[in-house]
Amino acid sequence: MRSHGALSVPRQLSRSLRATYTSPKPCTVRWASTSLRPFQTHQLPLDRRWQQRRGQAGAAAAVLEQAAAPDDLAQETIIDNLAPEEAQRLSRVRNIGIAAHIDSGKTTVTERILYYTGRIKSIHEVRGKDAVGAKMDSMDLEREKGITIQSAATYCDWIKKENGKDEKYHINLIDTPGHIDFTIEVERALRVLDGAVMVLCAVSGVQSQTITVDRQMKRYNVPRISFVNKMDRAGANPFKAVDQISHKLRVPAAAMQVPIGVEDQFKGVVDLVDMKAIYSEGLKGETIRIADEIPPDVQPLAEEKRKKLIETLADVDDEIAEIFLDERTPTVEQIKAAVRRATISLKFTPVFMGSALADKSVQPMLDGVCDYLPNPSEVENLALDQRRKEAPVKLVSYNSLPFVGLAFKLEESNFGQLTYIRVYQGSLKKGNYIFNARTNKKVKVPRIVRMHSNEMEDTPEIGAGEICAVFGIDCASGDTFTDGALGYSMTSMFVPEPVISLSIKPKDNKDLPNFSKAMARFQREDPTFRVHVDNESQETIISGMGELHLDIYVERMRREYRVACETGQPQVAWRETLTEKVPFDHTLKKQTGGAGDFARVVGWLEPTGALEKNQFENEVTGGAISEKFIFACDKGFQLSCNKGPLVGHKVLGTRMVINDGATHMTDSSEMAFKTATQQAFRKAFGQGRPQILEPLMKTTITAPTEFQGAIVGLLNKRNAVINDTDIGPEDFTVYADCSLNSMFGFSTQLRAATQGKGEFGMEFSHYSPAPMQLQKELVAKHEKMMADKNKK
Ligand SMILES: Nc1nc2c(ncn2[C@@H]2O[C@H](COP(=O)(O)OP(=O)(O)OP(=O)(O)O)[C@@H](O)[C@H]2O)c(=O)[nH]1
Repeated sequence: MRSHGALSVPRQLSRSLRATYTSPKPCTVRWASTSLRPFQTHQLPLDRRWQQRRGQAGAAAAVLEQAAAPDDLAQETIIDNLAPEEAQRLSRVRNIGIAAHIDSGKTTVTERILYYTGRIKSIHEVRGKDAVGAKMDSMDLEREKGITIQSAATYCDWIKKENGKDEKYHINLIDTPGHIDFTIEVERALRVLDGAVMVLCAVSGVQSQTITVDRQMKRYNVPRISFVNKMDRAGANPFKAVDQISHKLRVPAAAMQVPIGVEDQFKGVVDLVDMKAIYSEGLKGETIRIADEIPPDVQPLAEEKRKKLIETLADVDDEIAEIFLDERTPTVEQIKAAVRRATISLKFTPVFMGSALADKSVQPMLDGVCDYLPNPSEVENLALDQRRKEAPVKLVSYNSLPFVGLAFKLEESNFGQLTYIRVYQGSLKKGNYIFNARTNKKVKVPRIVRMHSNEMEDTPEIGAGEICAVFGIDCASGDTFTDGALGYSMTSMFVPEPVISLSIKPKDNKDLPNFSKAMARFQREDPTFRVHVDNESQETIISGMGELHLDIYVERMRREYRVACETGQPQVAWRETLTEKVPFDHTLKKQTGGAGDFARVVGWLEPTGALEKNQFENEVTGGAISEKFIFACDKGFQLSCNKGPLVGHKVLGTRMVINDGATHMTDSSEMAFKTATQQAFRKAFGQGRPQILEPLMKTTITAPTEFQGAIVGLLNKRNAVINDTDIGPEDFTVYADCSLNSMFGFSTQLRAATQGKGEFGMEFSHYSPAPMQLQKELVAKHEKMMADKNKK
């Protein structure tokens, strides 16, 4: 739950542009207002502990009280009035993520950032000849495959020249994977970061996975700057990328620079705000030379693109709009301020360009991070106050306020569980006690570290607005921690449902203990990786986001736990549901000498209306079934939903209501009610016109325009629903809903149909009824399997 303050109310010049830009949520918060009520006029009910705290830290408590006030005091005013030193500290902090399509160069860019900020002493390439690998790809598997699997956190200090002075910015940075199968890593990073650098390839521009990353950034309202990488490649065209960001992603964008030289002659850039040439020199591009003189052959392009930058800003920013209408030229300061305002309020993305591999023009992008991405106090983060009916409260990144943090990622290390925490308010100190808002448990913080990829550096304290990792805390990913006095909790991140599963077992039974240990660890670390044992086949089934996701875990099991595994064929995670309401009146009665079994359950089974969580409702009046037995009925219902009657997959969108029943004095038991409910469920479900559902995937395919016919043909064969098509001068993009089941082997066929030039990305969208014929086949196959099993 967060949004960005709009610093001014935009008056758009271009209505059409505004209409096409679909920001996920409108900005809801306005910042600094001078007409705010003075502090003392707020009188909130305070609990006793709170009053004590107020006594100890009067000013800070008043701030929090203000922050929690329903009529919301603007944060900027708090900063102005109370703690200039806190405001100063925060203004120099940036929490950013690097996210992009596969292979666009995120890790290579991050390696340069670490080198130029002095965090690492030498540069190592992804799949480089020295076989060392990039710092942020610390896992052997990542280095071998040249892909990022886990997001990695680090921090560095960037010294930026401002008005002739050196200003130090502290940057917490997370490098995320590009492959959709590891999407949870991007989700949780974006949940806790204040801004992002979206990296694009100068040749390919916006690619299928860029569209997914864009969706994720919009989901968490994360402002971004864009970096067009690989300017050294043949066919590099940064302006195509700028155009595609505006049109395909519908985020108004403009180049902040133009290149000096192209492809292998690429030397540097012209900064369109200052109108100065920036050259990267030295062995590794570590020396930045700024020249007032722009090369004459670049001058006309620079002037044209500067005009375009101002025009685009005029469309999204009031102040520039006015200057533009008056036919005046905005000053450098006015342009910079407008870019910052528009970026932070999610109306614009400034586009930088360079080549990480060729060590060119990465530092100006780092300056852009400091200039245009928000500091922690400029992002509104909300928590829900449990003591006040979950009323939203603003968190203020002050060290002096009570602590609130979010555990966003868990990782097993040699020293125990490592919990990554974003501190939103207050500070986290080694040796202090903190409370888990979900479990209400108090835990001591034994050790705090700052992460530098797989290395860690101990620190006694972490301030508000920062990211750290903590040892020895037992919690789940997404848990909120507070100092105990505040009843706050924060919303967690979006966890997509796994869509693919396969059976797995160790080749050798002696490896079972290690196998179980690995499964437990992987599940704890990754909420999109699930494990369960199928009751009938007794097989262990793992589920995840795609074949690569599961393959990587099988491989990690072999490498990290020395367990070689056998796996079954990947299976789609089908779901079952019913479509009609069915009443039931079912009695379980068994008399086999001695105590018998008796339970009668009456009620109905019905669709919930949406394909959402299953629901159990107790409408029994007059005590026909006691509470204890109702609990057993609920359990029976949940068990039935875990394994549907049609093909043994999970049930979705089904409600069971029990409104009557009967109990026997001696023969009724919890077991009898549980079994009676399961039997009633099975019978009623079969009569409620049940259906098998299949996962539909939001699929994006990009390829050169000449292959459009071939790709549409491939999609038609798969009964895909084409939702939209974007045709550019050279390539086109198709947006379609495809059933996951029909997409097995698609990458090979796409490669064959497009001479290897097409690419696609998939993201789970929703469940939808599978074609009738397929449903029949699946049911027949399941029945045969059950019959074979019974024969044995
Ligand atoms: N020509 C050229 N190649 C580059 C540049 N930056 C990165 N590469 C190459 O592109 C490939 C992918 O780079 P990575 O940094 O691993 O990309 P990534 O986006 O982190 O990859 P994933 O995390 O696996 O999605 C590597 O072979 C890099 O050497 C660049 O500026 N120019």
